[in-house]
Amino acid sequence: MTNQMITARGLTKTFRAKGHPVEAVRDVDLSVEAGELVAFLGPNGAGKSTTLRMLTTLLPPTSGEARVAGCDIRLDPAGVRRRIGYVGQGDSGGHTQRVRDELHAQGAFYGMGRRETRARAAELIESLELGQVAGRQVQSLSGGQKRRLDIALGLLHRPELLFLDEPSTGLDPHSRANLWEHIVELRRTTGTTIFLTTHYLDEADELAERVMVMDHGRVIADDTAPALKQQLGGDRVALAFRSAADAAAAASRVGGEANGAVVTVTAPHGDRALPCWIRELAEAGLEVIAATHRAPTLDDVFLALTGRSLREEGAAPAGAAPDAAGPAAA
Ligand SMILES: Nc1ncnc2c1ncn2[C@@H]1O[C@H](COP(=O)(O)OP(=O)(O)OP(=O)(O)O)[C@@H](O)[C@H]1O
Repeated sequence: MTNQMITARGLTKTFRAKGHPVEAVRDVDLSVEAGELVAFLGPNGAGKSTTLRMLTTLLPPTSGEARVAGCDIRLDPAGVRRRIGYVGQGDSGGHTQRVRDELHAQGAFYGMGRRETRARAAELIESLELGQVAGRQVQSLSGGQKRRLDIALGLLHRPELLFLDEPSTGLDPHSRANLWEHIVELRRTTGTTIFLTTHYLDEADELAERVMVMDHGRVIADDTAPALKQQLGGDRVALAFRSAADAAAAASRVGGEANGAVVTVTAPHGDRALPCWIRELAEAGLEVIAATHRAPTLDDVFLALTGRSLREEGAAPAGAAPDAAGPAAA
């Protein structure tokens, strides 16, 4: 039997804003097994934080039910809170408290003994590489150091399950990569289940074992990143021609879609198909002047599901796929 860390059925949250209902989360079912690292992905306003806030008992659902770390969120919210760690979007900046003292205060908050708290704080300071700043005021830390402190605070009472709401937002690429190294290492060494939200497709793709995509309050995809990408039917190939007329003629031959003088095609082994297409098209008098090939991304998955690009934060129409930027010179 699998050990479920989170199960939710029909989870729904409707807010009222200026007298109108806002359906932030609609009938969400989800399950996370113990030890999994799951990324919750979606554009601004998709309902990710609201879902997290319901699962962490910060917000009561309008309807639906969930069990988190073995406790019912409605019947035993205190039990849920004891067993989980939660790091929200707000940062820990502005505190004059020193890093080590902040961790000690958190231990007292959880009712941990002094000796246990000190030992645990020292352990986390070391594993999250906060040793050099442990005596500094929180307000003097860099963005990456603050996020690592937030995570240490969330882990102090050794929760079985850690929720992180956009842990890497606002960090520079180096700090993001560093933070992720710590998250992955923590998971590896402690087996803590991690459920996090992110806007970054590359993070979810590379590092999460499972990706849940949310849009307009619903979970619209839930699988491993490779499986989600495989469902798209293959690689993206773009071919550029001298004219739109050539592109239109070529599109019908290769089964692609013309957009101006560029044709985009989806094919299982696009890299192998590309030289054949170039040859065939040349024989038909259609010269390919540039070509690109790339593997599908999670953004392609989102685009296929919603007609919008997540990279553009929902702003780009379906036609403006990354391919349409035009291929590089062959
Ligand atoms: N307290 C509230 N009152 C009214 N509407 C709210 C409230 N909290 C959230 N919403 C709305 O619910 C929807 C979902 O918001 P939520 O913060 O869960 O999205 P999100 O996916 O976490 O977005 P982001 O990535 O920007 O954090 C949005 O339309 C938001 O404006």
